[in-house]
Amino acid sequence: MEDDKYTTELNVAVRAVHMACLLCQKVQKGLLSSTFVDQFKSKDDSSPVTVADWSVQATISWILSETFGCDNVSIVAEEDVQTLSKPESANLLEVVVKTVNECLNEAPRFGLKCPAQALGSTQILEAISRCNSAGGPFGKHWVLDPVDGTVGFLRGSQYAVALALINNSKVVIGVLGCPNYPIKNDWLVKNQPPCQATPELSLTNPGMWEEGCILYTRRGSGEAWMQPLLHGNKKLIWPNSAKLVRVSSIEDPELATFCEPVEQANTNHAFTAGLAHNVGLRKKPLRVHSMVKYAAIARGDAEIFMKFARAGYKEKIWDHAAGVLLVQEAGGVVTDAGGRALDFSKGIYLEGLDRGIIACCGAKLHEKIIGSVYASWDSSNL
Ligand SMILES: Nc1ncnc2c1ncn2[C@@H]1O[C@H](COP(=O)(O)O)[C@@H](OP(=O)(O)O)[C@H]1O
Ligand SMILES: [Mg+2]
Repeated sequence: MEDDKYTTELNVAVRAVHMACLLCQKVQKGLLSSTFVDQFKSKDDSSPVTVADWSVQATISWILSETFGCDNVSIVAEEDVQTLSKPESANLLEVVVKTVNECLNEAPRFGLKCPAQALGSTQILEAISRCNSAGGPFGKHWVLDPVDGTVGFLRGSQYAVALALINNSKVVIGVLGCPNYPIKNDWLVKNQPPCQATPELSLTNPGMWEEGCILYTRRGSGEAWMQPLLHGNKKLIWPNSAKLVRVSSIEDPELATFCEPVEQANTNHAFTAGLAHNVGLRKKPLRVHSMVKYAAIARGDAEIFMKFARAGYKEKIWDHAAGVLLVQEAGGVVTDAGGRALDFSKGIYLEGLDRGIIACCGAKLHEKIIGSVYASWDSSNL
């Protein structure tokens, strides 16, 4: 039985993601101050990266390496140290070092070990670059997106800290920290922020910083759990008010809500609108940044998530691994647009992905959408 496996890994992963979520909340608050410019850079592909991305990667890398041993741990993660190592990034690096040390000092509160002494910049750069594993079909690989939906993070909207464990090509643990997603049912649907064209720092609802949740699951358990983020200086006492979550039981397309990325650059809104029409979905799409969309399906707040990236874009495993397992274990179905399982065995990319990704609360809605993709595809420009 896979049920009893990975207990230690899951336990450590949830605690580490919890710490990372609080780190992100703190950095997000700091972004409002005048130091903002020092905490945000553009990557070569002009996507943004912030102090939070590097700090979370360093923190989680350090915790996993300390717990399981540097030589035993393979981590596939989004960030590298190229930008951060440049002489002109000295200030940024200083902020990252401070942020990571402040976060790791709190480790005992979360039942984890903190460093014997503060980590220096070399150790922190090492921790970030240790996450350069290429993954692959054999063995265990941790998969980390330190801040998924950086654009949402910069807008004070939704973002996620995503950590998964793959063993011999299968995702076996999924942990999704959603610092701006309160536990309350329906919250996401009722609080959809207005769409903004460019990243900017305008917090949708600063009061919600104190809220947030972490979802986690283990392959084969048939269960997905949700814990609230801790407030103040409380100690994490496992299982920290965890409750089971389950996908929605809605099967009628007219009653179903579908989620998709906010950015038109990341998915084809026109194609999904056509698809939605053909399937009989009547509600407005719920546009949400990051893997919080998977969390919404796993929690039963929405029924469908669809993403159709432009031709040629290769989806990365860290953008999906944790979310896919959560939806599946909570009772849902996730495949590519051809109805095939996503393949996490080929390194950092989801190789062979057929057109797009479709996650549904149940098989009936899923079949309808897959059928409609075939019918709609020829008339689309994708
Ligand atoms: N051109 C593109 N097409 C599809 N996805 C893209 C993309 N460029 C970036 N992405 C991915 O989409 C993620 C954001 O998801 P969403 O659009 O659903 O909020 C980004 O994660 P990061 O923010 O971690 O880089 C990135 O990995
Ligand atoms: Mg991402």
